[in-house]
Amino acid sequence: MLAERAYAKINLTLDVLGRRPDGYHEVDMVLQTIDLSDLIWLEDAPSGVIEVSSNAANIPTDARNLAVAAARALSAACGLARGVRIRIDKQIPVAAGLAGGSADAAAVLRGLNRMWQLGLSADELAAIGAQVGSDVPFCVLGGCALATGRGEQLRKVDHDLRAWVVLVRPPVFVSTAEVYGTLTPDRYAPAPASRAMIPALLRRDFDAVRRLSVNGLAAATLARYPEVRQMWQRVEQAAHVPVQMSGSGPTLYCLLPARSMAQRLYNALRGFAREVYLCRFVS
Ligand SMILES: C[C@](O)(CO)[C@H](O)COP(=O)(O)OP(=O)(O)OC[C@H]1O[C@@H](n2ccc(N)nc2=O)[C@H](O)[C@@H]1O
Ligand SMILES: Nc1ncnc2c1ncn2[C@@H]1O[C@H](COP(=O)(O)OP(=O)(O)OP(=O)(O)O)[C@@H](O)[C@H]1O
Repeated sequence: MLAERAYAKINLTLDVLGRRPDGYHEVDMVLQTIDLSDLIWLEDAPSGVIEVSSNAANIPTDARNLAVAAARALSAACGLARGVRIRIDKQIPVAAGLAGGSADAAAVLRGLNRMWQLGLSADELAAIGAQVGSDVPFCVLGGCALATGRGEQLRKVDHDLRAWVVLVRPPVFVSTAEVYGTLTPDRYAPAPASRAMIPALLRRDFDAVRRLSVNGLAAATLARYPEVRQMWQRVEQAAHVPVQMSGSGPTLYCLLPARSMAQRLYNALRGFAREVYLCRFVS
């Protein structure tokens, strides 16, 4: 039996540059790991079958589960046909823009690489992860990175800015495919915000990082889900600091420079939102 942590991410930036012939969108985004995580347990299954179970009732327990898809992709890439029992202790909210499923998939890749003694490098695992989902390669590497292409091309951003993150998850489930599907060319960014965001991270300029955070999917999500728009306004009024959305949403976040400030905001938001989380950057 082996355990592996699966960390969530937030998008510090997300710029959509255009639509590709393969139906995906060309993106430019700065992704940051945060210390909100699922715990993945892996155990050999003599049956030879890949099985998954979870404390969360709202995720699939068949081949549609990204953890199963990852185990299958890894087996196929290595020409193996081994079984594994995967248990997902879920803490990351589902369909929330925090890459929960992708994080689980990445943890399965890292964990099975150890358990099956495959000796694959992180880059090799990330390439297999790209077959499972666009966010999986980043989740394999973790930390902070610039992600381009459809999100699978990564360049590490080695910063040591410490920041606290207060997350609020409005009570709706958002489909990533649907949000990308409603994007119109007027939402495409002429120049990616990562160009200014990365230097700001490297010089540990907290105020600039917070000011520069953007999300090119936010307008599409807000237009489609009025609950998210409403929550955004309420959080803005309570926080007195900029609010941003992660991924395709609906999770909103505020960045704070100190734990005491983050704790105060967390307490305030708990007054009107059911799902609030207090976390920090993980490097
Ligand atoms: C919104 C983000 O989470 C931001 O980090 C990612 O861009 C989405 O990553 P993901 O959920 O791993 O996405 P995938 O599972 O690869 O794709 C789901 C669907 O989103 C759309 N999609 C995704 C990524 C991308 N660069 N362009 C897209 O248009 C496609 O319709 C795709 O069918
Ligand atoms: N292991 C998993 N954990 C969570 N959701 C999963 C998992 N496997 C499959 N799914 C399905 O994937 C969909 C997206 O869930 P997920 O939590 O990964 O969304 P997300 O955080 O918005 O992802 P992303 O930020 O990568 O777009 C849900 O409909 C869910 O049923």
